[in-house]
Amino acid sequence: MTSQTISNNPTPDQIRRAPKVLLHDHLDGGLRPGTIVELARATGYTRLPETDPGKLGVWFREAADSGSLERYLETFSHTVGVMQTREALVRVARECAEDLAEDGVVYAEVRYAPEQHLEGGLTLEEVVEAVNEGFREGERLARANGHRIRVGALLTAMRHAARALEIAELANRYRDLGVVGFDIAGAEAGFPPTRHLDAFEYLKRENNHFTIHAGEAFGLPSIWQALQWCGADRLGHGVRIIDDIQVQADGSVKLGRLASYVRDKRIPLELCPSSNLQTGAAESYAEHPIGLLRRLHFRATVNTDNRLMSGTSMSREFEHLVDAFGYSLDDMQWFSVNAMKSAFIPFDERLAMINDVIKPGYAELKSEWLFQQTVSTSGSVDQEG
Ligand SMILES: O=c1[nH]cnc2c1ncn2[C@H]1C[C@H](O)[C@@H](CO)O1
Ligand SMILES: [Zn+2]
Repeated sequence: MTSQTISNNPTPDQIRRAPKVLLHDHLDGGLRPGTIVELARATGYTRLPETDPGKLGVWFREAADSGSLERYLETFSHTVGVMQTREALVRVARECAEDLAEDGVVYAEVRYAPEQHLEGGLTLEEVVEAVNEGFREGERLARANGHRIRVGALLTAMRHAARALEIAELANRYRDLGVVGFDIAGAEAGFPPTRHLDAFEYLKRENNHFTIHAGEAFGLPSIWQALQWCGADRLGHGVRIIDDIQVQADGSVKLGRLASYVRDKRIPLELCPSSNLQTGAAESYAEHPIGLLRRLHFRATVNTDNRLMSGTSMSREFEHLVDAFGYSLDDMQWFSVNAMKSAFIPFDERLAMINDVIKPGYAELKSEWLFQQTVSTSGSVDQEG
């Protein structure tokens, strides 16, 4: 007799092969340490804290492990520092697409702030074109290696600066040319999203899409502003929505008005578990609000935020969640479909990704057990009676 005795939890290898969708990943937070060292040498950047790639990778993880978003963000001076030339941007973007594809990501929206890459004399347009070129090269190389991936860019404006409208206009100009939307990032406390209302209103008039980092280092007021004043399509993190959800002693759950709105309107939450542990937004994977948010059927998605600073990947994020919550391939599919539904590309493309790439990918993985030869079929059956 054959039965499904195999554990319901996916193995690390299955997690890696499962089609994954990534909505929240920073280009300047995902460089390979070896690339940083080489680019520093090539561009004359002398401020790296370590020049051995292994040690540099550890340095980023430890420095980002600070418990504060502000100190976490300080580590970006070194990655941004080596991303000031066209060649560097093309390379970093190409490697980003290749690394994500290698990890089983089939669709990614990768963000960066063009205004941070002008120190070498590039224009905003040259920055965007270099990154787009890198993504296209990375997609081609990935395909040559047997991986299919599509990467769209999100242009980020820094919330402490005053260039949001200009960057929103840039995002609009490069729409359908590799840029799929807009974002604001940077320190949250003291820099509410309403500072950049003009940019959001402009994008809405243009029927364009945007997400806002909100509810990461600052709580409900930031989420409320992002949604009700700025009109964000998605929330970058949004993890602090948990502050508006009460779990009673008997296990029943009560949602406040804002949490209800977020769930009822299917507002996508770009959750980034490892990053939250480092900035102090969550205590442990097991205590991360994603467990409850998934149970309550919020539009929750799983993301990396900064692969370098967190020493992570999409697969690793899922490995942590499988360990913490016992997630199955069905849960992984649920998160992946949620993310694909929430992407900023056209509806027909999202649907085709879900029906023709994601679901068949999970179906194949889920049916593997049927073909595993765990029982010997070569012996004879005892005949009785
Ligand atoms: O998790 C984050 N919260 C707020 N800002 C962030 C986070 N991760 C990266 N950033 C900032 C630093 C980068 O230089 C910038 C653009 O990617 O976005
Ligand atoms: Zn982020």
